[in-house]
Amino acid sequence: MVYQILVSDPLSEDGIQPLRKADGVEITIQTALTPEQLAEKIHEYDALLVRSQTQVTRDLISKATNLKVIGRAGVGVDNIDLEAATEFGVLVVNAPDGNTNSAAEHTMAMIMSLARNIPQAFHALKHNKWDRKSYVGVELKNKTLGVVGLGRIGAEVAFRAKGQRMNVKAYDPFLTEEKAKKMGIGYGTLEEVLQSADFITVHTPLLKETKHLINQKAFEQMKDGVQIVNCARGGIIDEEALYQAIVTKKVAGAALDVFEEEPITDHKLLELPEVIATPHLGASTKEAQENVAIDVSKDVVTFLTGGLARNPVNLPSVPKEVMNKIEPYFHLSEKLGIFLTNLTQEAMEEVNIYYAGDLTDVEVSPLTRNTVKGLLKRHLGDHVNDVNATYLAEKKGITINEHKTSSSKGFTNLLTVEVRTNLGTRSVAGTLLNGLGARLVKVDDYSVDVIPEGHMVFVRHKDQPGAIGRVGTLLAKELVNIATMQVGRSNVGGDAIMILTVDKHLEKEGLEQLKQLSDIYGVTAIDL
Ligand SMILES: NC(=O)c1ccc[n+]([C@@H]2O[C@H](COP(=O)([O-])OP(=O)(O)OC[C@H]3O[C@@H](n4cnc5c(N)ncnc54)[C@H](O)[C@@H]3O)[C@@H](O)[C@H]2O)c1
Ligand SMILES: O=C(O)CC[C@@H](O)C(=O)O
Repeated sequence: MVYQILVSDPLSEDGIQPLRKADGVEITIQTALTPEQLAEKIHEYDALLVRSQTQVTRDLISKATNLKVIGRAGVGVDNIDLEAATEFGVLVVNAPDGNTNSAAEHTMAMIMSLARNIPQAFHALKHNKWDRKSYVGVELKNKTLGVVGLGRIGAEVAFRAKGQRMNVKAYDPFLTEEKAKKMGIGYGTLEEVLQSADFITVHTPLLKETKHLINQKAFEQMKDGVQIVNCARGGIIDEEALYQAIVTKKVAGAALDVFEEEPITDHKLLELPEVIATPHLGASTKEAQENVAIDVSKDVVTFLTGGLARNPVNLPSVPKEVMNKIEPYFHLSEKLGIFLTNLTQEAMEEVNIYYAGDLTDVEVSPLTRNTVKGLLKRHLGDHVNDVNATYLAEKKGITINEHKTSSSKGFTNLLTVEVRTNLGTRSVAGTLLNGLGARLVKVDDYSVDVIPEGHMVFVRHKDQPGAIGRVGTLLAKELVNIATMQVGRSNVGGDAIMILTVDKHLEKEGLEQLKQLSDIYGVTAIDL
């Protein structure tokens, strides 16, 4: 059998050597196909290799009847419809490490260019203007760099900025004060980082949670004259809000490598003299392109020839016999993870997963990975899967413990997930009721009975007459229909919780208003 591999974006020739050398594969390189041409011939291929240009849509995947694996030579997989790939049984692999260094170096180049107006001054000189007055810059030394997202690239940028004698202050949902101390950097909430920084650089993935993370409200929190850098993904910064912040002189300059829509040449931000930009060049070095192409080529060949991929993005790899026994619990375990991560605002330090009842007789490690996936997805996005979840958690310094226990509290099976942070422990428990499906049966010390599904609102409140009514009235005003409601309390007049399932997602404004009601201690919207 000869596997057919299509390379549809420009990849480093040295990098694709593992493909050229492999037995039983044939490569076609066609980097100028229109989407229509690609859709027409995709059924001929077993593997597709892309960078960020090719849009691997649901429509394309549905036509790819022979496709087994998609290789993304780079980190971000936002040009690939992961859900469709999973649905059609196509493995997606990426190369998460190969371009970290280049992206960090590009970010530093952007910060320095911004500080010293290098692109603007060069442009003037090219147009025969010897202008020294207009391009007085600022030093980086002793300035504060705010790093939003301290993953692979953010951490490398922080390290380099320290070399420039900058003070670095970072925010990342997985960053603890202890870890920041070890790295020799400051630690703060997003608001604290935004308030204290002279330069702000974002390094998060683009997720539902990070879309427009830097918006008008965020700009208002920043120092006057702040400078902004985005070498991560367009859309993390709200471009319209950035434009207004520059025009009103709140922001003194911005360096952008990425845009909400790409490719783009005609953009009002590009007309502002305070904005410098590059056309998504963060990973465009000889070294990075070679690294990512090698990594992804090796993974594609390994997978096509029956091996296990090193960097799978979407598919679980669980032996069939094990899968048959535990499959019914998969839905429950991931939902418990998602529910709990929404209750946990601080960095997780330890996760304990307790299996009781029938669950003590089965191999539960796939369920542990699936629960951890639920816990991490909110902040790490769709590249967390059942294969890499525990590995990613460990890399974030989170200890995962799996326990089998005899204490099933009267249920035939019970799965309890407990997260420890520096503020204490939060936990949820769920069970699979025979014939009735999954149930959430405990949140912290409160017993409940809720189907873990759909949109929810979790409220912590004081057990007082009227508290429930006020919540109901406000949701009605927001046109959010309540489907079910569960109340739990510690003692009469003491602390209590409400779990409401609602017909649509509760938007930020509604959430804020709920928080203002009397006797309400906290409100979280959870989408399962
Ligand atoms: N410009 C380029 O060419 C280029 C090259 C490589 C990577 N990238 C992009 O850079 C970004 C970072 O890549 P990476 O390899 O460092 O990823 P990573 O997964 O290692 O790090 C991302 C970090 O963001 C954090 N995060 C998630 N939500 C957050 C939030 N709301 N606030 C603060 N932090 C949050 C995560 O906890 C994680 O630590 C990605 O968007 C990637 O696609 C761009
Ligand atoms: O392919 C590229 O050059 C962009 C890659 C980069 O954005 C990534 O997410 O890895």
